Amino acid sequence: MVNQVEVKDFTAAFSGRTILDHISFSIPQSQFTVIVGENGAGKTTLIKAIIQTVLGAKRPVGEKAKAIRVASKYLAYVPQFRDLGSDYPLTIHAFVALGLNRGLRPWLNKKERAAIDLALDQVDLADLADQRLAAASGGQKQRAYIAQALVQNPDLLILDEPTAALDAGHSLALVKKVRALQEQRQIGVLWISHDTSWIKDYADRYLWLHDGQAESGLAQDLPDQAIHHHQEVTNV
Ligand SMILES: Nc1ncnc2c1ncn2[C@@H]1O[C@H](COP(=O)(O)OP(=O)(O)OP(=O)(O)O)[C@@H](O)[C@H]1O
Repeated sequence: MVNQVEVKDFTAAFSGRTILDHISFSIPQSQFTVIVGENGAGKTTLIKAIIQTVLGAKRPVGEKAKAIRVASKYLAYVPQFRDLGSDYPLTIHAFVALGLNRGLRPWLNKKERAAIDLALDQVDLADLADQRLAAASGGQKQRAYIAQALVQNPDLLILDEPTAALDAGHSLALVKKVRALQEQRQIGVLWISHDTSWIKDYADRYLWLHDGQAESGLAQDLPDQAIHHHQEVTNV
């Protein structure tokens, strides 16, 4: 099987401080992979480097990047934070449509409508499509962000802590939702998470960043140290 992501000997350092130190790992096609590691371990730095590889963008000087290869025609990214004011005017449907690349053309064609309907359906928002996004709950907003990322049929979906603002019940519901659509669409998912409680049950693989190193493997083999660390943090 061709790997979807291959990282060989990748280093990221900022102001002389090495964050990722010659790391190597690979992720096979169509896997649900969770990236774990304590604050500052380099999770966001790594996904930024992966995104930049796909976009062909220039990297910050701190990153040495020949080392990254990504087999992806279309990558979608759901960032951790969004600043949506309570007066944000768009409906959920219109917000999801923004994910389409249709230039200045104001109308939606049949294919685009179908893509929006499928995405809304897969995140359980079909019934709320005409509601304003600003009036949606935290969990509904997250699902709208994911639907917006899905409309262009990505083969790789990257999510940066999508459950950070959700309670335990809604977090698990979102995990299950994304797991289901990942299986339906047969796409790769890279999910940054501080909560490790669900990984063995719902993910295929883990990638653990610690002390500048990367360890990866099957989700069921997630090392205890990676789990314990996060439980300590949650209990504080
Ligand atoms: N552009 C940059 N310039 C300087 N330092 C940076 C830059 N980007 C990241 N860093 C530093 O690199 C380290 C890793 O940051 P990164 O955001 O990748 O960690 P993380 O694992 O995503 O953390 P968190 O869980 O807190 O989001 C941090 O110490 C951060 O301050």
